[in-house]
This record gives sequence, structure tokens and C-alpha cells, in this order.
Amino acid sequence: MPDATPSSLYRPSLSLLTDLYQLTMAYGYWRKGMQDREAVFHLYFRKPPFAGGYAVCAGLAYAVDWLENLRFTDEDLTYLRSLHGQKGGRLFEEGFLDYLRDLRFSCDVDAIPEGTVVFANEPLIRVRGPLLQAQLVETALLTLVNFQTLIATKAARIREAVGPDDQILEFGLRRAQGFDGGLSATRAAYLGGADGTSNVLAGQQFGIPVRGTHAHSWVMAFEGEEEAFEAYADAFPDDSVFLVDTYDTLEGVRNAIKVARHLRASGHELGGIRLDSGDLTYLSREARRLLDDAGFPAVRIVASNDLEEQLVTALKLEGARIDTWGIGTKLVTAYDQPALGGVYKLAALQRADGSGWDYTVKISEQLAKTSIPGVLQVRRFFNEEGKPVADMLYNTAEPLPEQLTIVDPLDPTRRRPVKSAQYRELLEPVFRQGQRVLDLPTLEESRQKARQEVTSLDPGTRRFLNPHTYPVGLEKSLHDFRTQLILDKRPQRPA
Ligand SMILES: Nc1ncnc2c1ncn2[C@@H]1O[C@H](COP(=O)(O)OP(=O)(O)OP(=O)(O)O)[C@@H](O)[C@H]1O
Ligand SMILES: O=P(O)(O)OC[C@H]1O[C@H](OP(=O)(O)OP(=O)(O)O)[C@H](O)[C@@H]1O
Ligand SMILES: O=C(O)c1cccnc1
Repeated sequence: MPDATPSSLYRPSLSLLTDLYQLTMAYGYWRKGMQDREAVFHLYFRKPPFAGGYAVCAGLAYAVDWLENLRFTDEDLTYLRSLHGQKGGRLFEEGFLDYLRDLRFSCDVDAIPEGTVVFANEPLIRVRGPLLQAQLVETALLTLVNFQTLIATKAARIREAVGPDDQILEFGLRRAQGFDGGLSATRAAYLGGADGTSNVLAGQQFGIPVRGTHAHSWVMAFEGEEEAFEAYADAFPDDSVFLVDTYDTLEGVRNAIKVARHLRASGHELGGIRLDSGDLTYLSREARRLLDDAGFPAVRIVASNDLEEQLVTALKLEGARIDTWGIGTKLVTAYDQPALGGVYKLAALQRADGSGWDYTVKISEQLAKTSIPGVLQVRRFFNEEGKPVADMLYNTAEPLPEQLTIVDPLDPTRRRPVKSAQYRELLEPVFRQGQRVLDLPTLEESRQKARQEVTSLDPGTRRFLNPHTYPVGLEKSLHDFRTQLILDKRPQRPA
């Protein structure tokens, strides 16, 4: 059994970061000579997370990196060579491993940029290219995009709850789903709206500002609380935030004020105090009063303790005086919905004789789960004020009619003729024949985009409770075509 340590997991090749069935299907396509049939797949989710009205897409930078580095190394191939089936025979023949050794990603990829607000059924990524390759990348794309989109959305909701001015610090690493869960969650949390993190590796890797206070153990390691605060202030005279709740919170605030006076006498100012238990509304109000009365109105109040967006909303409504929100577990684990159910579905396959597309559809008993055929693009329409009003999915391989009508895929009687002249195509070219054609935005740019996109939404779509469903529909000729395809594929059983 090879030893795997965190550092050995970050390896030159992550091409085996996939489900076995992607490789068995690849082998099967190769044996059948189908590997180069052109195919189109879409990655999308069917419901925004957290019963919300939107999601903030994230993870594309990781996905692009994974695709650019897709290579089967000798080490990967040695492992694949060692795999055997139930009866002891080798799973993959040598010729296939040679094929994998020479494989170079050659698909076209179009994607919605990180930080964009997205809705159910919209392809976040479209992969078009040789069937074997377009299928092979499914699992990695899903694992990278599903998780980061989930966490970026959670962070955006927390930003909505705290408002534009307070600071959000992400403190989740210790409770994250493993070490990469921690690292990618920090990135996505920052993209979605956090201002900083306690995660030092994320600071180094992504340039996210690192921030922090100290633990209860710091106070417990000294004779008394005041002595502990003095010692911390001595080490960080301009960067101290004292955790005041180890023994008695308001007594802790008084001790913090004493040390703040000493700091001021030597030309420094206390940065803040942190509350980590008890009634955060009452304690923050009392702490604010004590600090203000003592002449320290600029000392910030940080609060932590299992916070999430609903609790933050409640604390705000109760009149809590909190300036910085330290949020860990419930942000980085997306506690109330730990997975986004994004899927990756085949939508079109070039005919064997190369004479055009055969469109494909996965039928389900639930209409919401029936896939959408085509080579899809998402067009977002805006009103005169530049606010998004509706999104339309359409098939780029077919001509568009003059007059556009959007049909709700779940209720085809709900239709909207398109009036707005302003629109944007959401999917942008990222790879052409395996070569990257897009310079990715910086994390900072994606973060700013996320905020601007969320604030451009209607308040009804932004609210937490029973949000308004933003209109996303199929262009009518796509809807008609899909309906006919479903009728053709579904067995017509006699009553
Ligand atoms: N004013 C408030 N309104 C609603 N919930 C609050 C309020 N103040 C704190 N909470 C939340 O109540 C929960 C319980 O907090 P509390 O400090 O009583 O328990 P605890 O975390 O077990 O404390 P300790 O860390 O001392 O063991 C936490 O999730 C906290 O964020
Ligand atoms: O509550 P979260 O949103 O997950 O935020 C992170 C929590 O992690 C720390 O607690 P922990 O008890 O691990 O250590 P401590 O001694 O520093 O409080 C910190 O005090 C927060 O309460
Ligand atoms: O710096 C902090 O206050 C911190 C860091 C990690 C977890 N909880 C708090």
C-alpha cells in the first residue's frame, strides 16, 4: 500500500482524479473506434442551493488548471496497468494505455466566468470535442465546480446578511472537509464575499488577506486574563484582537480596556475584541458601551460561534453591535446543504457518417430531471437600468427565429416574448481544440464580479425566505424540439 500524505496528494498529475467508470467507458469507446466522434456535454445544476434564488459560480480556475494538465504519466499508467477485473484479467489492454499516454486534451470548452450569478439548468460549462475526452473529464469538472459554487454561494448569502460594510473573516479550516476541502473552500468563500481568512496556506496560494485573533488556550496559558492580553499586546502592539470570553465576557472586556489604555500610553491602539459565546446581541451591545465609555469607539467587535446567514440576520435585527463576523464551520462545510447536485449530461453527438448532430436526451419521470439537448448557450437579457430580467437557453447549432420567446421548461404554458434589446452571452470560449484562449480573471476580479452580480438582482430573488424564481427558459424552437425528442424516445405504452 503506497503511503499518501497531503503533500504527496498534490502531485504533478491529477489525471486519476476521476471515477473508474470514466476510464472503463473510455476504454470501451476506444475499442469500438468511437473515441473521436464529436460530442457535446453540459455541466449544470437543477436547483439553487440553500433553497435560495441563485448561485454564484466558482471553481472554473481549478477546472481550467486540471484540463490544461491532463496527461497520463508513467506512474498513472503503471497503476492503471495493475488494475484487474473480478476474474483476474487486466482491466485495460496495453494498446489503450499507449493511447492514454499520447492523449492530449483537444476539446472546445465554453464556460460562465467565476463570480457570475447562475440559475437552475444553465450550462456552467460546455465541453465539445472527441467523445472519449469529453466524457473523461466529467468527474473532475463536477467535483471542482460543484463544491466551489456551493461555498461561493454560501459566502454570498452571508455577505447579504451582514451587509456591505461589516467585515467577514472565514475561520473554517479546522472544521473543513479535509485539507483540500479547506483550501478550496477558503478560495470560494473569498470569491463569494469573505474579506479574509485564518487559512495561511490559502493566503500564500491565492493572495487572500490572512487575519486572526487568538485562541482560549492563549488566555489559559497565563496566570490571568489581563496578563495574557498584555503579553499578546507586547508581541503585536498594532495588531491585537483579544478573545474576551474565556472566563467572563464583560470582565474580559474590562481587562481588554485596561490593556488598551496601556497600549495607548505607548502610542498604539487596540484593534478589537472577540466574543465567542453567550448572547452575542446583549454582549456586543454591552461591550460597545464599555468600550465607547472608556474612549475606545474605534475598537472593533468581532463575533464568532457557529454563525451562518440566518443567525447573522437575527443578530442584526436584534441590534447586535458587531463589526467583524468570524465564520467557520457553517460556511466551509455548507452545513445546511453539504452538496450541490450539479450534473454533466450528453446533449449532442455527431452522426457516425459526419452528416450532422444527433441530439440526445436523458428522460426522467420528473420533467425537472430530463436533460436539454443541443449545443447550448445562455443569453441573459437586461432592462434599461441594466438589471437582469430573464435568461434564455438556446441551441447555437440551429438558427434563431426573429421573435424570441422563452418557455418555462417546467410549465410550458408559461411563456415570455423577449422585449429587451440588451443581452449578454454567458458562456465564453475558454479552450479551442485543447488550447486555452481565455486569460482567466484574477480572484479579486471574480470576487468583485460576484458582489456586483448579486446586488444587480431583484430583491425578491435575493431574499432567503421563499425567494422569487428568476425566469430561465428555453427558446421556443428548442423547447418544441426537446418535447418532440422526448416523445420520440419515450416508449408509448398502451393504457
Ligand atoms: N442573540 C442571539 N440570538 C440568537 N442566537 C444567538 C444569539 N447569541 C448567540 N447565539 C447563538 O446561539 C448558539 C449557542 O450559543 P452559546 O454560547 O449559548 O452556546 P455554546 O456555543 O455552547 O457556548 P460555549 O462556547 O460557551 O460552550 C450559538 O450558535 C450562537 O451563535
Ligand atoms: O464557530 P465557527 O463558525 O466554526 O468558527 C470557528 C470557531 O473555531 C474556534 O473555536 P475552537 O473551539 O475550535 O477554538 P478556540 O479555543 O480558539 O475557541 C473559534 O473560537 C470559533 O468559535
Ligand atoms: O483567528 C481566530 O480568531 C480564529 C481562527 C480560527 C478559528 N477560529 C478563530
